[in-house]
Amino acid sequence: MTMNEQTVQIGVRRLENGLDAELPSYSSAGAAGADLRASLDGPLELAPGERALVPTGLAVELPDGFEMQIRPRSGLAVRHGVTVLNSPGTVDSDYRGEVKVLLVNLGEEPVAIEPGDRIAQAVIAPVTRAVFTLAETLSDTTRGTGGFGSTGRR
Ligand SMILES: O=c1ccn([C@H]2C[C@H](O)[C@@H](COP(=O)(O)OP(=O)(O)OP(=O)(O)O)O2)c(=O)[nH]1
Ligand SMILES: [Mg+2]
Repeated sequence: MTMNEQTVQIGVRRLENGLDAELPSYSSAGAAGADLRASLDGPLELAPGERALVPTGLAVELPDGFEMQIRPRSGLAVRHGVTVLNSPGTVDSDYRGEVKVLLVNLGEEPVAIEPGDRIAQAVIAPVTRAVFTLAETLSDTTRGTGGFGSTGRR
């Protein structure tokens, strides 16, 4: 472990539909995301354009001040056009339900998700919460109200 590496401990519960489910796991020494696996009884076929909320069989207890982001795996995306529809999915620290992955098949062929397939990756990130306060005016800037490609125009 290097000096800057931080870890947090996250309790994971196996649910009834995930009694053999593997815990999320990092596939390399420096991986940012821990792979999440499909907890399924059999293959799940995703037709082109179809989406499915795929169970992981797991529930987690995130520490206060952290979230779990559910992100796509690039391999699935480049090979099959399968991605996470609501990417990055947000798992709140007070959520105790099953972690699920909303996959969508944006490819042109049906794709079969097999039990135990690594379908997404979970990145644990610190959360900054805001105190939103009503303001009459906002400070001036060079950008001002320009956005949505404004800096690319001449
Ligand atoms: O990809 C996801 C996204 C969400 N969730 C779970 C955990 C999260 O804490 C909860 C709510 O998610 P979100 O806030 O994105 O959904 P919402 O539509 O705002 O529902 P809610 O009203 O329950 O917050 O659903 C997942 O398991 N996977
Ligand atoms: Mg919400």
